[in-house]
Amino acid sequence: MNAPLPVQFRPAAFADGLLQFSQLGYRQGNHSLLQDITGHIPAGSFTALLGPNGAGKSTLLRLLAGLLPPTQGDVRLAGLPLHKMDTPSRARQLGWLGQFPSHDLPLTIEQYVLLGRRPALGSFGRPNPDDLGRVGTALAAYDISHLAQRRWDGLSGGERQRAGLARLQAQDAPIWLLDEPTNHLDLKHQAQLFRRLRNEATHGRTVIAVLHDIAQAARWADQVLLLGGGRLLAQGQPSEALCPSNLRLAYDCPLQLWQSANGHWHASVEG
Ligand SMILES: Nc1ncnc2c1ncn2[C@@H]1O[C@H](COP(=O)(O)OP(=O)(O)OP(=O)(O)O)[C@@H](O)[C@H]1O
Repeated sequence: MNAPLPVQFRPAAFADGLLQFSQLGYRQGNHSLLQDITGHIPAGSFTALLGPNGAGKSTLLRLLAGLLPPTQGDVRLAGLPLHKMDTPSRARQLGWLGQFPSHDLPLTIEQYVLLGRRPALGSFGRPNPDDLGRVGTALAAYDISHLAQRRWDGLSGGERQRAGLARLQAQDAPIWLLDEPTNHLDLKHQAQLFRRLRNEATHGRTVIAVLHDIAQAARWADQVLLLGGGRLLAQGQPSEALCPSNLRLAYDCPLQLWQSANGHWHASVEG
């Protein structure tokens, strides 16, 4: 499903940065989680946020989604400060898939995926056939149509993750922010997801995902932001930003990233 994007978010109009952030920082009490993060996310691109555990990837993603207010600098969406947008406007532009899906929702999967239509419907709107059609398409896209009437709390981890992805798809926001979206997915569904994220970006969606798999990031993403210790160590095309020296700096281990004859990327830790 690739509905036309709002005119103002078409890739050509924001190739230099649909989301722009400058001198971004976030502190929690005396603890600085992120410092001096300056960069941009082009419209219609697939961006991977990479780095070791605790580097600040989820914190940065939450700042870019407007879920956390920066304590330094700002995030601009199409030139406007994100923190000045009200929640309903933000929800129409930014689709969010967090790392920890809720465990105890008293909903069927169909009802849960229909929550994705809430930003478009408003508080009192009732779903119309188009909304229900989008839900059906999203359930089918993630192979969970057969689970539509099952309760959320009776699903496996991978089934829940696919339901979360289906909700994001049904929401159909022009920007997707996903925190470790391959969590709990088997290899087939991981491969399907990467193809889908690539395809969405190719058709104009702006996709930002926190990933741990640097080989998959190198294969599918247009650009990476490599974080370490709360700082941005590199931003750019994967083949350049993920050079051996940057990888060693970020991960503090002898990490190898290479491309085989078929063009696929591979990663391993030596020794
Ligand atoms: N509410 C908080 N209060 C204090 N420290 C926090 C808080 N939330 C996160 N942190 C710390 O901030 C740092 C960055 O956390 P964050 O979740 O952004 O890292 P991450 O790169 O996404 O890590 P992971 O790969 O392990 O998910 C970590 O050291 C974490 O312990």
